[in-house]
Amino acid sequence: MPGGAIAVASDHAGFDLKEILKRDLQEAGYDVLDLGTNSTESVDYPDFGKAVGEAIASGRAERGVLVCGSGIGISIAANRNPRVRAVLAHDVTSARLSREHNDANVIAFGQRLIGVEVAREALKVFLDTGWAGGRHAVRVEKLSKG
Ligand SMILES: O=C(CO)[C@H](O)[C@H](O)[C@H](O)COP(=O)(O)O
Repeated sequence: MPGGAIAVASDHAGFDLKEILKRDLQEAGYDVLDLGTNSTESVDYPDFGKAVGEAIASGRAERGVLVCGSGIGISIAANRNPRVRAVLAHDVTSARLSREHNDANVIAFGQRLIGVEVAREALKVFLDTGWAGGRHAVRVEKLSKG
């Protein structure tokens, strides 16, 4: 369980799921940094992926949660920050492996593609799973080098 803040953000197409996940995080006792959006009014997903990336890179947040319609655009946006390792997860196993093997620090979901209960469980597993290190360490280091 991360001790630092969790940054959450979405575009309009991910707003409803972002709000559900945010509430789960708050109820679980996490310090949640909501970087928007704040309604279903149309906005541009790159702005929100970038905001979470900057929160991770600056240390304001230890982990990030992103939601857009498919999860694709917003995860691409976050991954443009070299300090971010964002995973687009459609299932619990991907969420777990992204932590164990990739030390992912951001998880993204597609509200239009994933069931709410799968997303809730995947987020829980993402936050509760540690990095395995070992043979994965050199690979994650290579990711950081670009
Ligand atoms: O899924 C997305 C990007 O990968 C976004 O959430 C948008 O939903 C997608 O680009 C579609 O845009 P729309 O204006 O909601 O139709």
